[in-house]
Amino acid sequence: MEPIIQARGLAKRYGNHQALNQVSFDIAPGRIVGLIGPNGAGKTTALKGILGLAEVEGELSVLGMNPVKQRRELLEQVSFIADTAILPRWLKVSEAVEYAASVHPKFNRAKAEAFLAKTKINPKSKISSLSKGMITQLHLSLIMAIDSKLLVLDEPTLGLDILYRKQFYTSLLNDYFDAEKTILITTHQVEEVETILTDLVFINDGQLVLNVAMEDIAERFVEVHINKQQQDQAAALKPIHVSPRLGGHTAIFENAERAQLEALGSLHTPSITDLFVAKIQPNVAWGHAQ
Ligand SMILES: Nc1ncnc2c1ncn2[C@@H]1O[C@H](COP(=O)(O)OP(=O)(O)OP(=O)(O)O)[C@@H](O)[C@H]1O
Repeated sequence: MEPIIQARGLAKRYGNHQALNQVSFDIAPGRIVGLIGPNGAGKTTALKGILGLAEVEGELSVLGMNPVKQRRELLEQVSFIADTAILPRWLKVSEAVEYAASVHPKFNRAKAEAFLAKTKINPKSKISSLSKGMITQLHLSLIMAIDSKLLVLDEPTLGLDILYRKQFYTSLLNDYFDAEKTILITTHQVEEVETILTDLVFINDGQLVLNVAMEDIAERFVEVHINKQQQDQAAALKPIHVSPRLGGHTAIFENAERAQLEALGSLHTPSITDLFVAKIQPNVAWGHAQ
C-alpha cells in the first residue's frame, strides 16, 4: 500500500539552528502515529512541512502530493489543528458549525453536534464567552466532523481537563478513526495516547531517534531490574539506559538476546515514558543504587 506520508532527508534550518536534520519516515494508511519529542525537538516544524505551511528541504510526499506546490489540493483532504486554536470570537457556536458546513464539503454537521453535545458548550453562546478549554473543545469537534484522509493534531489537548482529554481520545478512536484514515499526533502527554497509537516516532534535536510499531516494542525493548551482584553481567549486555531504583538498578536493553537477559531476572516491557527517557537522554553510568 502506498504510504500516506513519505519523507526522505527532511531538513530545516532557522538561522544557525538546525530544526530538522535528515529526517526520513513513511506513514502507511490506517495508522495512528505519535510524534513525540521534548520542547524544541522539531515536531511542529515537521508538521508544518507536511501541511505545506513551511518549506523544508528533502523529499516529501503527502497523499501523493508535494505539500508546498499542491497545498490547496492537499488541504482539501487533510484536516489539522495547530496548537494555537483560532476561531473568530464574534461568532456564535452554532454559527461556527454553520460556517464549517458551508465551506467544507466533507463536514458532517450531525457529527459535530454530537461531539459538542458531550461538552458543556451551549450552541447559542458566543465564542468570546467560552473558556480557553471550551474553545479547544469546539475546535476539536469541528475538526473531527470532517471526513479527511489525514488528520494532523499538534498538541490537541493542551489546556483541557483530564476528563475531556480521556473522552477526546476515546471519541477519536471510536467515532472518528477507521482504516481509511490516518492520524498524526504530537503531544507531551505520552501516557494518554499510548493506548491509541499504532506507531511511535521519537524526535530529538531535529533528528529521528526511534520509529517503531507499538506491537514491536515488547520484542525490541526489555526492562530488567538488576541487583548489585548482577551489575557487571548486565553491563556486558550493553543496556541503552540505566537508572537507580530501590535495591539496585533498572536497565533497558534494545535488541538484546532474551535468553541472556532472562538470566538476570524477570523481563518487562518498558513504559513509553521510560522508553522516551532512555532514547532521548541515554544514561549507561551505573550510579549508586538506593
Ligand atoms: N519561525 C521560526 N524561527 C526561528 N526558529 C524557529 C522557528 N520555528 C521553530 N524554530 C526553532 O526550531 C526548533 C524546533 O521548533 P519546533 O516548534 O518544531 O519544536 P517542537 O518540537 O514543536 O517543540 P514544542 O514541544 O516546544 O512545541 C526550536 O529550537 C525553535 O526555536
